Amino acid sequence: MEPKGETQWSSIIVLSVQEMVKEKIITTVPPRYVQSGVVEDSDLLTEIPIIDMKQLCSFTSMDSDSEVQKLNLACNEFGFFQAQLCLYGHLQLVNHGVDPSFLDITKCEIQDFFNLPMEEKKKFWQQPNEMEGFGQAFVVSEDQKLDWADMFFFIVQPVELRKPHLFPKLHLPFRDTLEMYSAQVKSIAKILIAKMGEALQIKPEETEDLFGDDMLQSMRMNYYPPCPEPHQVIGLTPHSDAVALTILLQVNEVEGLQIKKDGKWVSIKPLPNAFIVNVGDILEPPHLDIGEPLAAGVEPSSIAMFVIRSSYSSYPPGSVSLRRKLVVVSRSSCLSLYGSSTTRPNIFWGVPQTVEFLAGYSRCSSSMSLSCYVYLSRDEYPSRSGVDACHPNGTAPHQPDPSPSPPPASPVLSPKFPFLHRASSVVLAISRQAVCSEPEDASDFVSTIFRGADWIITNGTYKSIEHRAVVNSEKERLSIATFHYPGLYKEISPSKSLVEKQQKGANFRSLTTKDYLKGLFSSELYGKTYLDAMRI
Ligand SMILES: O=C(O)CCC(=O)C(=O)O
Ligand SMILES: [Fe+2]
Repeated sequence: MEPKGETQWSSIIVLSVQEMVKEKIITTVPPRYVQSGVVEDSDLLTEIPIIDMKQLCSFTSMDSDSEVQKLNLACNEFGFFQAQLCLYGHLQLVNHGVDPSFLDITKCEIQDFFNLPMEEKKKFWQQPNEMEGFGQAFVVSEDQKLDWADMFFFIVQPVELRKPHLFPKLHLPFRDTLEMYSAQVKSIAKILIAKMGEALQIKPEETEDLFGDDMLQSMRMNYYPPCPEPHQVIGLTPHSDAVALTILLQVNEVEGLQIKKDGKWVSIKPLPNAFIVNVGDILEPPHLDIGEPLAAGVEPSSIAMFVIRSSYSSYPPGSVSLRRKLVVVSRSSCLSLYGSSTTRPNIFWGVPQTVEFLAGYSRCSSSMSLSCYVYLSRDEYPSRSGVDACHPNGTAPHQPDPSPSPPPASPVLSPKFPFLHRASSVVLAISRQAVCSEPEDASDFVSTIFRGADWIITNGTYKSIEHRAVVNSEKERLSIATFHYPGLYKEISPSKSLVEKQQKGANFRSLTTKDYLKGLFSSELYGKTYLDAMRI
C-alpha cells in the first residue's frame, strides 16, 4: 500500500513551543497562544473507574464477569441516563501485563526524544501538507489559536502505512521500544474492545472484523512546556478523541489531564504505571433527544451557532435544498446570544476562514446542547460569505443579512444524503421557532437528520468524554496517547447485531475509517464538534 495519499492529512506547520520556551525567557504568553476563555483553576479531582486487566481476562468466569460488569457500572457513575449499558469515558487500567520496568524505559526514551537538539528534531518535523511528525495537529488557519504544546504524531500500524522518513528513521533503541510498546498496547486494545463487545452482546465476528490485524494504530506523544501564565493557555484544546479507543500513558509525574464531568472540568489523578483508557467517538452514541416542537407563538428558547469547516465535500453541488425549511436568524441576533451559557464558547468566531455554506439546527436544553448540521450548497447562501470577516478577538462584525430569495422547489434532503462534508468556517443560527414554524417540514427535516445520526458502532451505548490538557508554570509535562481505529478500509457503522438487539431499526450511515480521518484532520479541533458534524 502506498503510504502517501492513503493518509494524506495535514496541519499548518507551526513553531516549536518547547524551543520557544527554551530559547527565550518568556514572561508573557505570545498572543497566538492566549486563549479567549481563560483557563480556570480546577480543584476538582475525580477518580475514574479502575479496571483490572488480569481479572477481565480471567478464565474464571465469575471474576471475569464481575470485571466486565465493572466496565458496565462505570457508565452509571457518569450518569448518562439511558437504560442501556454505557461506559464511562475514561478508565484506568491496572495489571495490564506490561512490565513496569519496560514502561519506565519507554517513558525515559520519550523524554530523551523531545530533548534532542533542534537540528535532530527538524528531520522529524512535519512537512508541508503532512500531519505526521513533530508539530501541532488540527491547525487549519494562520490565525488560529495554538496549543501550548508540541506533539509528535505518527501512524504505527499497519506497518505499510508508516511514513518512511519517520518511524523507520528513529534512532535505536527508541524505535525498538516503540515497536514493542505499540504491540503491547495494541493487544490490550484488542482485549478491551472484545470485552466491550461481549458486554454489549455484539457478535465477536463483528468486533474481530473491525479490529483485526489491519487495525489502525497511531501515536501522539505530547510535550507541554511550563508556561509563565498557565491560565492564559491551553495545553491541548478540549476534544473527544475521534478514534475507537485511546490508551494513554502519563510519561512523567506531572498532572494536567482533565475531563468534563457534569459540565465541569475535573482533573484526573493517574495511578502509577496505569494506563488511562478513553472511549473515542467511533464508539460514542448519538444523542437522539430532539425535543418537543414549540407551541405556536412561543419564543424560541435557544439559538445555536455552529461552525463547520471543510476542505472537502462529497455531495454533488446543488443536490440539497433545505432553505425553505429554515429561517435563518440574523447574525445580529445570533451575536446577541453569543456568549450565553447555552451556546458554545466563542472560539468559533475567532477564526477567519473562507466560507462555503451551511445551516444548522439545534435544541439547547439546560443540560446540553444538541446539535446537528445540515449542509447547503454554496450557491444557496452566496451572501453568507461575509462571515469570514470574523474578528480575531472573538467578536464578529455584523454583516447584513442575506436578502430572502424564493425557496427552491427540491425536497428535503433524503436519508441517503451523501455524508461527510465539512465546509469552511461558517456560523449560522437557526431558531427552533423557525424550524417549528412549518411543523411538517420541521419534523421531516429533524427526523431525517437524526435517523442519519445512528451510525457509530455502539449505536447509542458508549460515551466518549471531552477532555483537555492544562499546563503549569513549574514543570513540563509529557504523555503518550495511542489511538486505535478500525482498519483504514473498514466501514464504520453501528454494529449490526447491536442494532438488531436494540430493535431501533437504525437507518445508519457508514463510511470508511479513511474518509472519517480525512474529514477529521481537515478541521480545527474543538470539543466534540467533529462528532457533532458527523451526526447528519
Ligand atoms: O496529555 C494528555 O493527558 C491528553 C492527551 C490527549 O488527550 C490526546 O493526545 O488526545
Ligand atoms: Fe485526547
